[in-house]
Amino acid sequence: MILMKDVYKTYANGVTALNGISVDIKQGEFVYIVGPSGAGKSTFVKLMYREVKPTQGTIFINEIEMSELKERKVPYLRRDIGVIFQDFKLLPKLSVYENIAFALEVIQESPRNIRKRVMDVLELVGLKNKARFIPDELSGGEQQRVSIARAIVNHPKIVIADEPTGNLDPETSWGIMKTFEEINARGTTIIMATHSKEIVNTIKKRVIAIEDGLIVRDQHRGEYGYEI
Ligand SMILES: Nc1ncnc2c1ncn2[C@@H]1O[C@H](COP(=O)(O)OP(=O)(O)OP(=O)(O)O)[C@@H](O)[C@H]1O
Repeated sequence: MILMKDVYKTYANGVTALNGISVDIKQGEFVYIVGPSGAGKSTFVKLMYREVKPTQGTIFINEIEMSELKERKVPYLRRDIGVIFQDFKLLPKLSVYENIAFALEVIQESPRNIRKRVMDVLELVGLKNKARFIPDELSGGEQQRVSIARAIVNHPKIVIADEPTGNLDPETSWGIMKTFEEINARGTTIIMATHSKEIVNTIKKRVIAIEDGLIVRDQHRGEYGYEI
């Protein structure tokens, strides 16, 4: 599913973010990525959706070797991967419904299918009654639920979330985690970079810890392992 072998990433400014990472993540796993600020967590997850390219090493996503993936085929890769950001990245002028439908319109789904799938996913995240609202009219937690809905409406095989609860209060964060567990229970792989000790130590999953661009720990049902 996600296979990396001896992956290095040095940015154009000379900063080496990853120093030889190898990892194997299977379909259906739920994995937390933890580690100090600047350790390389975001770089690690960005490699998975080809936001950044490795300087060296091989990466397979869904059996496709990334270096062999032509630029014009990247949108096909992205269809299999839903991405959720800390700052939501919703389109401010579009309604909740339109923000989610947008992801389907670009892949030319029929209007009838789009309507059904958007309403189904809004039901899952508990926002059916806010379909006509624009992002500014929603709380932070609601906006994050919209961004989750947008990420999963295509039924991606992998969901990548980079600090999805970073801007949310604890109660809302638990709600977001419940949604992730539901998506994971349907077989979707979840990769979540987080600084939340409480979440990692409560909802036990595989934990990959990154420090100075290296994987220093990889545990089944692991602990957060840092004092914050
Ligand atoms: N686009 C970029 N250009 C240059 N350097 C970068 C870029 N993105 C990240 N870096 C550097 O790479 C290193 C790893 O950054 P990364 O964002 O992957 O860390 P992180 O573990 O996600 O940190 P945080 O927990 O603070 O989000 C840092 O030293 C950072 O300054």
